[in-house]
Amino acid sequence: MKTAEPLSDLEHASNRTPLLDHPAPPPAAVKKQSFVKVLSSITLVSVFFVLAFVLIVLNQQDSTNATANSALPEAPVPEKSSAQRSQSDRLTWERTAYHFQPAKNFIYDPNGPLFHMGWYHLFYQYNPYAPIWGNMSWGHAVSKDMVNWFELPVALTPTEWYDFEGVLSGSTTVLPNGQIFALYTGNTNDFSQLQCKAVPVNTSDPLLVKWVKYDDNPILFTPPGIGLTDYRDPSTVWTGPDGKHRMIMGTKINRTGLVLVYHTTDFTNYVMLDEPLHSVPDTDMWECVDFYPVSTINDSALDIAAYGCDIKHVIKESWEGHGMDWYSIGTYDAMNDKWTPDNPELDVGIGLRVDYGRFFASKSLYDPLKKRRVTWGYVGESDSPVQDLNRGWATIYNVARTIVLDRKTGTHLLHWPVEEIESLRYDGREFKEIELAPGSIMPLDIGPATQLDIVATFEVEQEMFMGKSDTNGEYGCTTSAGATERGSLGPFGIAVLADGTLSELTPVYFYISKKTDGSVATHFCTDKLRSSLDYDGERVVYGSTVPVLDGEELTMRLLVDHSVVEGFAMGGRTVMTSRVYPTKAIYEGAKIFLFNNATHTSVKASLKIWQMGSARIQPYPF
Ligand SMILES: OC[C@H]1O[C@@](CO)(OC[C@@]2(O[C@H]3O[C@H](CO)[C@@H](O)[C@H](O)[C@H]3O)O[C@H](CO)[C@@H](O)[C@@H]2O)[C@@H](O)[C@@H]1O
Repeated sequence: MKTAEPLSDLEHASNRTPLLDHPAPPPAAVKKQSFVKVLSSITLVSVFFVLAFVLIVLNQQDSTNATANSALPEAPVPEKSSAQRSQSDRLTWERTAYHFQPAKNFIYDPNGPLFHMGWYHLFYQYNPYAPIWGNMSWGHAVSKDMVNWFELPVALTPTEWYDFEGVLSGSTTVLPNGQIFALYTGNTNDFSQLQCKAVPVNTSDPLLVKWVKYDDNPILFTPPGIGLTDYRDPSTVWTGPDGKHRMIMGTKINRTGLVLVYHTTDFTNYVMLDEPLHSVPDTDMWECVDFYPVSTINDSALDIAAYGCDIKHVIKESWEGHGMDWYSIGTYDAMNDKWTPDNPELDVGIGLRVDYGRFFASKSLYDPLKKRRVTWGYVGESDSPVQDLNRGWATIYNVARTIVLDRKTGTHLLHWPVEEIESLRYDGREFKEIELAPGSIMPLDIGPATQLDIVATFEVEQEMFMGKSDTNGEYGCTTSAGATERGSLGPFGIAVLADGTLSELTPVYFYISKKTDGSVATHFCTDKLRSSLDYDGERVVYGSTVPVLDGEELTMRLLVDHSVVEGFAMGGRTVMTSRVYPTKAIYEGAKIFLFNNATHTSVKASLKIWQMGSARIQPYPF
């Protein structure tokens, strides 16, 4: 067992970081344990055990205190320092290495992913001319593995009166006979939203390079009672058990968000049903609605048309202007085209979010090759828009995530990075059963720390917990003061993209709160309050609760890739994506730390950490 160094000598509650003011000898870093290597030096082992013994004693002394000192400096407003890198270095570093982003300019909603002749196709809202929203077109990229991508020529651009102000979001459909078509929203020359159709010129081209718009566009005009700018993002078309083909679209009436249902017999003419599939008051405009079945009996994903017993249906909507994707699990009655949530308290837009950080406009694909459902959303920038211009690019996509029903809770979906991303892992290191006393922090000696895949398990002293009387049932990540707000049972977790002095850090952590009735809630949070010494428009704490069932250990996975950190708790029950813009914790200045800032509870952490290689994203070599 290894023991973290208690930082009882750390000062806090000062605007300057204690570590900067009082440069203490560097804490003993945990030595790396290669999976294949063993320690060869007996001397090293002896020194280690002596040190470990001293640290255990220190920790024990420390945890007998009523409240150990904070592991993390509390200063919320950092100062500039000479260790900060130049702006140009920083902007270069911010470009991600294994998240999808084109070479330059601006991407937005994922559109119409499809699988065709061995290739995954991703279309996306794209401004080919500038790193800001505008000239919305359908960019196009293909991949064999959802990790490495070839960029193709832009598939659809604004050329006609009905899409002059943008070829907006939509979907593609692959019919059983091999026919393929796209439905998209045209933003007209007077900014009304109409629905349009396009088809690939040659479906025997595996790359589907050329697309052509339908001669009789637009195929749908705004129905009466719907605002001209509240009518967009048509879905994939699917066939119900009655043989009728359906398409859905999101809209709003007053502040009620809803899903319109259309029937079609020829995939070009669509007739709207009188009743919506579902609506929820006060949830405003539903953008980019997604609708798909999930199995209640296994993790095999289902094609959009699947229907019957052992199947639930999910509605996902993107709340206009809020930047949040919401989902709800329920039952679809195809005969009446009605959907009902399993739990009205977890209805669309008021219950569960796909991701509690920066993530929006997601769109899923049923992958017939691997029989899984995969989703992408866009992860926008959160620093100054001026930096978008300076970087020459803006917005990235999350690593593709599989979606399955969490059959243990029955209430949540599990969103998890596709297995292919693991092909980029190398130099794996393992840290076993690291004891973290209350108020302790420990650097992990892993070498470079800007492209990582981290899998961690935390064991909490339960007896300690049950004995404590403090209750903080009102706790919430987003209303808390972040990782410096301390309770008996949290926060504890991993600080990524931290510099050696902790003047910049992004802690991702669990916090367990106890309610007055004795029940317990586990929170999964990301503290962005001190991620950057520079401006961040989102100097906030993200997060939400995550269900932890009896007997389950607390687990998290983090994907760190330069300016993005994706966090997955409990196998993907709660997920959070953050953009971060450190000024010092970059290049070789980036480190990671394990910490336990709880006041009374010790935590044991075990981790596997891999370096991550870079994905290949390049123009297709025609
Ligand atoms: O790219 C259009 C698609 O994006 C979606 C969801 O992300 O709608 C976003 C929306 O707003 C954008 O355009 C605004 C300018 O009109 C701009 O101010 C805003 O920052 C952008 O997000 O795009 C449409 C059309 O402009 C507007 O109604 C939306 O609020 C998706 O619904 C669109 O298909």
